[in-house]
Amino acid sequence: MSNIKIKCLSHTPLRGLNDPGSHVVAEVDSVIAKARAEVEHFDPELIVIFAPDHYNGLFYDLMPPFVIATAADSVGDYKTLLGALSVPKELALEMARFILDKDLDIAISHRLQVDHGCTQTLEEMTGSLTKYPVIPIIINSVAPPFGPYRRIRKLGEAVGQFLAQLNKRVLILGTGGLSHEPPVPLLSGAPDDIANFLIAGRNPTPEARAARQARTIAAGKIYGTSESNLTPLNTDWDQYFMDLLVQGQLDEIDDFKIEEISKTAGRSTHEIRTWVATFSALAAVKKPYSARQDYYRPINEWIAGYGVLSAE
Ligand SMILES: O=C(O)CCC(=O)/C=C/C=C(\O)C(=O)O
Ligand SMILES: [Fe+2]
Repeated sequence: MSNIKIKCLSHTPLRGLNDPGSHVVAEVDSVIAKARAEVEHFDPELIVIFAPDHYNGLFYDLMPPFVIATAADSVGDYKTLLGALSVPKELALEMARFILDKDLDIAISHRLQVDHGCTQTLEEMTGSLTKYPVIPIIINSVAPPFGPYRRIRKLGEAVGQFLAQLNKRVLILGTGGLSHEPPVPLLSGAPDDIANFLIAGRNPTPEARAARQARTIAAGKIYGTSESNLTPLNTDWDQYFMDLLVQGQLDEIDDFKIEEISKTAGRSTHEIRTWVATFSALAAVKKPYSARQDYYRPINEWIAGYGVLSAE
């Protein structure tokens, strides 16, 4: 039987680009340092990371609900490291076969580009893209339409069942959320240039990437004020959701209403799908699990309801 520990963390493109006050940065730094020390002590033999993509690796020319990578390269956006992750190819393929055998249609990529939505948390938890073998599983959380939350639970359960039989120390990471709405464009109603980008905008020029980054920084400067037309953070919703996970009430997530969450907590709140998969994987192996909330703070400068949960 494997020994499985999990951590779910928010991420933000604006770390180091539009920081809150230094006491908040120091507080988050210390939460992350503690989490990283726990990871080092656990010394995982394998990491599985459930992550979103923000139109860097996955586009509407072929947008899978879930994809497992047997090889992955970081695009190095928003101050993250550039380069290859250490993905154990055969094990990733075995996991994909196992998931397919559970009647879940997961896509496979033998060369996936991943962005800060995957690598920021990996770097924060391990200091590197390559320190431990890592299997990235990207869950579409940004490009509607989305499948129901109950499918994410099933995906997580299948991954948990696969990991249980490996007899390894496994760390599962979920990254993204909580409530937030950064300026990620929508395909519906988009002008041609934006639509073309969302459909097939891989490998943008440095100028195009810089323009995207500048737009996000500008949005962060006014987020949560009356000048911003983006859905603001919702601390009540964040706490409600984290409590469900910590208390093991995962059944309630099956009924989550996608449109309602977008309206009340922001369109990118659906990155919590990665947390749902992570906790579902653990619950498939250990019930009841033991979970705790390590941190929460709404941080407008980072466009993030910023939370950290751990469980085992
Ligand atoms: O860079 C872009 O084109 C759009 C902005 C973007 O990708 C923002 C990402 C934001 C997050 O990762 C987030 O807030 O979770
Ligand atoms: Fe994100």
